[in-house]
Amino acid sequence: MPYFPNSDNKTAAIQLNNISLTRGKQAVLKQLTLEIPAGQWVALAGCNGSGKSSLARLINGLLQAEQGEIVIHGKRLHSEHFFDIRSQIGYLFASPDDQFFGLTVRDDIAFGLENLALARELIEQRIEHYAQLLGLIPLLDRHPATLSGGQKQRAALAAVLAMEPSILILDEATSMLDSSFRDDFLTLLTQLNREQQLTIITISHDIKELAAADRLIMLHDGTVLADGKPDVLLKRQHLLNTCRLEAPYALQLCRELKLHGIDIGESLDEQEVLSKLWALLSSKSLTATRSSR
Ligand SMILES: Nc1ncnc2c1ncn2[C@@H]1O[C@H](COP(=O)(O)OP(=O)(O)OP(=O)(O)O)[C@@H](O)[C@H]1O
Repeated sequence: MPYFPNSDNKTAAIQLNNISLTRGKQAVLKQLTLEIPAGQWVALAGCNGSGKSSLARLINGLLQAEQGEIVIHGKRLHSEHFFDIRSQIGYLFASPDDQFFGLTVRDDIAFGLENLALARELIEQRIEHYAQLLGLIPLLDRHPATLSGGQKQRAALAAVLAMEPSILILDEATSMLDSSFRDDFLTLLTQLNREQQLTIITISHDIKELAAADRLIMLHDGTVLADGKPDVLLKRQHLLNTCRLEAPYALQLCRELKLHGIDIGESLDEQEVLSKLWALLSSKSLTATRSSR
């Protein structure tokens, strides 16, 4: 069975055509037009209230725009296909507490699969596979309420991934994970994206998470402020300022070194910065570089 039976790489996974959304009395999204190809990993950034979660909820059908059209894998979301389309979109919130239905982690992963009417044997295989992938085997028979915040988030993610969606939306979903699990989690997302062509949207204020995506869309006041490669946009200080993001550590280091007369260019990659510094030190040109200024 193909991993994502309803996706292909020729049709865009998500198209937003001229979307406007008002919440309360506020215009939250303003005539937004975007296309996300199947298999792309998009990070959404923006300061608080810029419209990121509203956009994610629109794509997942939890909200409906008053203007414009959303098309998922070539089909209009708000159509007779609504429930079929929604079943292909996995959505994980920042707070996992609202996402549990079962009395154990195992029941919880099984819940969505039973709704898909999958054979018992396949359900058991998926529980085993995704519990293994997310380090949940020892926790499978625990009540979700007894888990720590990070464990709950991993359990919620396992339940979402077990449904094998073609689009995965993570709305600040890694905020409760400790740094080691966050790194593992980014590695897992990279693997799912590269190997299974899973289309991913991650909403985050974390620079490492933003930098890991193929594409970064920065929202401001309900419009697209910037759309491009993370390693290009994350070097632009005015964009970082508008989105209230701290410059990546490697970039801060490069800029600090430049102030002290050591110009190794700009990079977001700590390893690359260290290698360049090491090369400079090894060639003994560091002293020369400094004294010549
Ligand atoms: N239920 C609601 N009723 C009225 N206004 C709302 C509602 N939910 C969100 N808003 C408003 O919509 C705007 C966009 O909110 P949204 O949650 O999409 O922003 P965000 O970029 O995800 O912010 P954050 O980084 O804080 O999560 C905000 O001004 C918010 O106050």
